[in-house]
Amino acid sequence: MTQVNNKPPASIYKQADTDGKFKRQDAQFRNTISKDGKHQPEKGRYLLYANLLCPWACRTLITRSLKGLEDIIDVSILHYTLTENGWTFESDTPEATGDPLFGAKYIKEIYHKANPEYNLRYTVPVLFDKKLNTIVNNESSEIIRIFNEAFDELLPTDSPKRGLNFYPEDLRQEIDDLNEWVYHNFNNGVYKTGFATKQEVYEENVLAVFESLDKLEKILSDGREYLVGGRLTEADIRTYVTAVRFDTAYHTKFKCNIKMIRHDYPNVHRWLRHMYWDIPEFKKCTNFDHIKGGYYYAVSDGDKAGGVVPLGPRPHILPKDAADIKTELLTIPLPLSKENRNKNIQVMSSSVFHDLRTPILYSSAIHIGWSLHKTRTLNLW
Ligand SMILES: N[C@@H](CCC(=O)N[C@@H](CS)C(=O)NCC(=O)O)C(=O)O
Repeated sequence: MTQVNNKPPASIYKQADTDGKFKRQDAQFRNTISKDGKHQPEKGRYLLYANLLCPWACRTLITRSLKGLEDIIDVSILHYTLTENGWTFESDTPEATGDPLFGAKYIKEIYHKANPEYNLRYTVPVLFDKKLNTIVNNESSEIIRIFNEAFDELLPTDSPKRGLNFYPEDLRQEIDDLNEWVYHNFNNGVYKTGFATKQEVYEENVLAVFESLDKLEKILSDGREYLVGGRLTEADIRTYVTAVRFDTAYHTKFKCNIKMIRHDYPNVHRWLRHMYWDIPEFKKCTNFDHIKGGYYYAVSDGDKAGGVVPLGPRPHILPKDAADIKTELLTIPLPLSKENRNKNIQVMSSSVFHDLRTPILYSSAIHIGWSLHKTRTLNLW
């Protein structure tokens, strides 16, 4: 039964309490899907409401895709704009699908289908049961477990995805241990940093974010491809969604700017690119336009003037083989502003800047950058 026991903040954009701290609200719909429960595994019965900016929604999308559930669980993608009424179903980006069930304008309406009294935050992701017209679950860490387990028998017997398990019995303890600090200090840590409204709260949290990155770097420094057990697990999925947003969004928008993954964490960077480039489901569920649009528009206290989207860093993610020192001219379409959507700009991309560790190379790179700056070519390393 959904508990509705406190009022939502006066403004949807107000994230921190008066002590300057951001405290994530506990999700209120916590049911599961099982053969002997009220929500049973059935093809076409469930719809996942998600958006592409949100790391929590993204981990459910990746798991759905990795488990081969695209034909079993439907998806509705919301727009990345957060209005006073919450996430909208506006569809002026190609990926946004609108609401196929009720033609709703806001996710809020979906919450009210499940419980007209609901008055807490209207978050994504939401897993909706079309048969019972209610929300099954709105907590992503539980939705990914549901996807991992509940629908296996509905997959074709010859599907290579049948039986895949991202939370295997023998690795559970190790995965749980890692999830625990990755969640508090990294996944949610960037939010606690970005939403802090007091200096000391910011400092405490930003340091914890970088301690967690240092820890990940150390774990991955033995050259391993996956975080736990030599195979892809939930731990990789949960860590990836924050790592892939780090340089492009959290570094700047959430003031997590002590270091960048691409320049300062070679092993995290290697692992991240392995996920993105080698496992198609990760790339498929990562959309940098929505990530950047979302963090710079949605998370700007509703202040449209604060919603200017920076063009860098470029590229949003480096290629896997960006190991040799090269500086190249890339033509990069400007992705977001309507006026510029059809224009191209030429940018200088020294995509391997992070490898230029010696002072000589460093200074020549700066020199190149500076010269370009003077000749009015945009220099977007
Ligand atoms: N516990 C939830 C958290 C989800 C969450 O906070 N989602 C954010 C987007 S990243 C949201 O919808 N925020 C809207 C709001 O707080 O008003 C989960 O992991 O599923």
